[in-house]
Amino acid sequence: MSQTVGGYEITKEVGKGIFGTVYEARRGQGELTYALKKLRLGSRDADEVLNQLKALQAIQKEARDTEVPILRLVEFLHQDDAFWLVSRYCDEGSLSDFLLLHPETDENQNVKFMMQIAEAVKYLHRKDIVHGGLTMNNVLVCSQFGGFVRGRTVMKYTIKVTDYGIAQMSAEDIFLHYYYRYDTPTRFYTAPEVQDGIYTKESDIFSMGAIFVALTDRTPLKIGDHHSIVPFIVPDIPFGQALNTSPSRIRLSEVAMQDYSRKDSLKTLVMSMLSTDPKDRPTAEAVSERVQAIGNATGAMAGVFLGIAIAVGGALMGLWPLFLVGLLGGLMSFYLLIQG
Ligand SMILES: Nc1ncnc2c1ncn2[C@@H]1O[C@H](COP(=O)(O)OP(=O)(O)OP(=O)(O)O)[C@@H](O)[C@H]1O
Repeated sequence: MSQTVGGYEITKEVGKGIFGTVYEARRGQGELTYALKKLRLGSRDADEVLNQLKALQAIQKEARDTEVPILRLVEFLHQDDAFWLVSRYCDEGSLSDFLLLHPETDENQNVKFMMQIAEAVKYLHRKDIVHGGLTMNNVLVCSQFGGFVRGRTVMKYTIKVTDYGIAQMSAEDIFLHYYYRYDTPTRFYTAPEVQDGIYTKESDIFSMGAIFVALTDRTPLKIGDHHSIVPFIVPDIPFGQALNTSPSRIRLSEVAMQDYSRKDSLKTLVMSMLSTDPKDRPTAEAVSERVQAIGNATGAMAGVFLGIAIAVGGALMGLWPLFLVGLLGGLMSFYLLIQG
């Protein structure tokens, strides 16, 4: 017999995290699919959680008008002594699942994902919300129809950062064990200072840097029954833990993002996000600005190559208007590139 919670019919269990269990659900005759997360709060006081959820909802209402890529609550339900968080169902699952299924994702797409993640963290920090558990698992991917190319359907992928502020809602016994558990990839994203019980906005920046490394390096690791993409140095030693024990011996720039030159602007940014001392890390606002600039430059570079290809094609075929379009497009992209 299927279970119904507040009018939502649960269709299947999607997975379990430390803070609760996620179910897929439907409501009425509608086509929409929802995700229902039943929170595991431990000994935490229900009234306190209720207040925190209301505060989160108020902030989300504001975010609705600004297209910030965070997953919003449709509503939350308090039933049978449990809190259920209702949100949109993201059909592609977590970013880690997505990358395992779509290994062909290109550098352009990587930078787009980075821009969206940085935008979400910038928004949360501006609202004084520390995420508290940023990993590839808390970044979900939603797909939507993106048009047709050569008769084939093309999907457009967008990111939704989820589970912000949830870690702080749980009881301390759950919270303290969260960051260094061996049965989830979380510890690979945990900042070094968290080992000393400190978690701040700067710790979120470290975790975001670790996500960026995982995105570029794509190292898969089997944890329990699941494969996950992790930012990885040598087998089984997470960045944060390694930096906490022997910061001077770890040269992250030599082991992470090896395909990027030492001076590459993306690599320089990510390495600063992974600084051992939280004070040396950039703010979310600065990360967002710099990733945006890198994205613009990547786009402009692609424009230069496309312009050259069109101009050469036009010249070879004697189609001079096409040559001119390619030449002008290429020059314009080049101008944007040197300006950026
Ligand atoms: N809105 C959603 N749409 C689709 N899948 C979701 C949604 N929210 C969570 N999931 C999936 O449900 C599973 C459990 O998620 P949950 O957030 O509870 O744990 P986690 O993030 O994997 O681990 P932890 O909470 O311990 O960090 C994950 O596989 C996640 O990708």
